[in-house]
Amino acid sequence: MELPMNGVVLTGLELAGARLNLRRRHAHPDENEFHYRTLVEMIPDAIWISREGRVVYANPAAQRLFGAAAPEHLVGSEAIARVPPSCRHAMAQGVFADIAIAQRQPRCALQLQRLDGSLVDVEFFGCAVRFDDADSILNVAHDITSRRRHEREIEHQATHDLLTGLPNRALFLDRLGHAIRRAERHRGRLAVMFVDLDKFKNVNDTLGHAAGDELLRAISARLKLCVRDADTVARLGGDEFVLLLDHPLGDATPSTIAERVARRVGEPVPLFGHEHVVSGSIGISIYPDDGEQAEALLRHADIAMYRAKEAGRNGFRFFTHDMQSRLDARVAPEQGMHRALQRDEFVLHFQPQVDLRSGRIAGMEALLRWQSPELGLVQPLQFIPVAEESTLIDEIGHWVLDRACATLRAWIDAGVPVVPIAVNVAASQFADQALDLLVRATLERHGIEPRLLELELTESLSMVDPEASVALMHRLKATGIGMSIDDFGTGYSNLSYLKRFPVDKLKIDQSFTRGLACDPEDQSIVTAVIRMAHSLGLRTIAEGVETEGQLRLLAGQGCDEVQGFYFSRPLPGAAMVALLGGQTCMDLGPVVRGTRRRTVLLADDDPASRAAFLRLAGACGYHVLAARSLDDAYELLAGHEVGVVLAAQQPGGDSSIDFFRRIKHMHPRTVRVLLTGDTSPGNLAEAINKGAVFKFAPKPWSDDALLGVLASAFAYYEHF
Ligand SMILES: Nc1nc2c(ncn2[C@@H]2O[C@H](COP(=O)(O)O[C@H]3[C@@H](O)[C@H](n4cnc5c(=O)[nH]c(N)nc54)O[C@@H]3COP(=O)(O)O)[C@@H](O)[C@H]2O)c(=O)[nH]1
Repeated sequence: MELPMNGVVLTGLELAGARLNLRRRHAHPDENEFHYRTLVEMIPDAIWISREGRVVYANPAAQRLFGAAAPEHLVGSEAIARVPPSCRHAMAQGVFADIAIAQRQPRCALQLQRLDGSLVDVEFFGCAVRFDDADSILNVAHDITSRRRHEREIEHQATHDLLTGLPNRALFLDRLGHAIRRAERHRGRLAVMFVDLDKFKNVNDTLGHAAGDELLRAISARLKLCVRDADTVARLGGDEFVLLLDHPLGDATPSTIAERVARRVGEPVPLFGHEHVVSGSIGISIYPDDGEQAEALLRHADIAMYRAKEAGRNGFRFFTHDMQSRLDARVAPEQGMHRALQRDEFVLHFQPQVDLRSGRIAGMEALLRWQSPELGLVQPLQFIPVAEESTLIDEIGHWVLDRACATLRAWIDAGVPVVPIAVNVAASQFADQALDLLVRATLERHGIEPRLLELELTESLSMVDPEASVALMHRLKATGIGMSIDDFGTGYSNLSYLKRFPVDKLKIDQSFTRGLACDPEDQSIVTAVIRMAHSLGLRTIAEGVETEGQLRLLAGQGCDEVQGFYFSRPLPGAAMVALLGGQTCMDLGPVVRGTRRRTVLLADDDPASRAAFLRLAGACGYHVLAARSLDDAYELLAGHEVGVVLAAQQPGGDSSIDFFRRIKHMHPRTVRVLLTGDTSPGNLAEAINKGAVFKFAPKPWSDDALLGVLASAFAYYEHF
């Protein structure tokens, strides 16, 4: 047997790299034969020798490689049968032709066929040898199945998306490039379809990333069902998918496929026990009309997708060259805002909202500013409208909501006496039916009580789809937050819906406030809005209050709260903290001077309570009288026009009840408030029956609660 060897090294394919027809010079021929056979049979690589197309020898490794019962079972079989048809040409050309020409002993990677028909990857070497004194072919194969599997895995990872298993951007562009060349040759057409899920970020934010991943997997499976096997569905990243429709014709026009995609994407997806509905915005570009290069077609489909989003989402648009020009004009400011979000250049300012009865800061509105390194402090009217034209407003809106709650958390932790914060909600944010989940998740993330958050919704946005708005508002209300209708009076809302909106407040638009002092029509509108709100059980807040006159008129109409430069411009966080920490009430002097003075009388024999009450109510603009005894209280009532009287209930006695019974006859308009340590139903019922008490306040009291009681008692006094 003549085998290739160099006399020393005979491992694996190195055997195949040895020189041919070498013999050990000094050994006996039989001894050589024995050694060589032993070596060949021990070698882990498959070796078989063929002659005239038939196998004449196979070693045990070949038996294992081909799955034969014994090496002899391979002998006599057709050698080429072990090479699958797809590799025969390469083998014949690459291996035998080379050997015949140059004795170069090349290697090649190919697949061999096992006896059971399965394929095995090998590195193959073949060359001409003398065997049994006849010209033969030596075949050596090294099993590289596991290496190839590993290589294929690496290749797959580099070209596919890990989460969905779909081709990634690189593979998509590669396939698109090939498809373009094919289409070029055959004058064909193809379509690129960009699919972006609407509001996908909300799913991650509200239901968590595991739910987001599940949704993406479900959508990718559905997209594959929308196209033919020859087409490609890829995921570019995030919630962006792209489809390559090769030669779309007949029933499969891009429009019909886009409709199919929109329908499939919109079917409910079960996510951890709940059905979730998403929609997709789709942009389409066509080869060759919209571009002749892969990158251009993809970019144009992306632009068209943005137009679909702007047009209200959940639809599709074909690219037009006009879209490109509009985009160019808009891209600069949009890019600036993108960067602003990334670089954290947005800041919130805060404007106090003042209770008109007590002067207390009852809330604050969070107002966005852009602290641009290049442009300085940019006001929202300069960038919010641009953001509203794109999806950026949603990201910005999320940022504002998150930052408002984070700010409250920081202030609470620092011991600042916080008040509810009002956040503006843009129309497109409100179009997202999962807004309630986002709000809930944000509150929870920062550990904020829902009563400390208010959403300002504009009248027009709530009317886009009134039924859906009502449903969403109820879900928002159920979270425990407050809600107001902003810019009230500027839209054309259907008033019958207003009573179905579970809002707490109407915010009178500043255009009406501006005209209050000089325009009778504005005055009538403000009066009507305040009356209507009150009759629906809603509070009112007027924005844009700048002058004493406006303040006095609003107070006279019974407006509940005001916001405007008269009290304070929007303030940076630190200044707002100082305002909240430094004083509980704003100066309502002109209101008090211009309207009736609010006189309150406290009858309490406890000097500490009297002193605390004088401080609290005095600081809020009330004219405060304090009596040590009920006899003193009668004297004071006789000498002043007292709107509200508070009397502390004595333990075990009902002298204060008797006091109230008497003054009910002597001063019927004066509102009576009982301060009591016994708030049991029995005691309160007796006080009502005997003393005609209007309200109760617990004693000891909390400042906020007592000021609230005072405000509503005076509202009653002034109304009747
Ligand atoms: N979607 C979001 N919109 C926002 C956000 N932050 C602000 N905005 C909206 O931008 C518009 C302009 O806001 P801004 O320049 O901050 O103006 C507010 C106040 O500064 C201004 N104001 C308050 N008092 C007075 C006053 O006495 N005079 C006067 N001329 N202007 C005053 O009014 C604006 C408050 O508006 P409103 O929200 O309607 O209460 C404005 O439409 C903002 O809504 C945001 O985060 N998201």
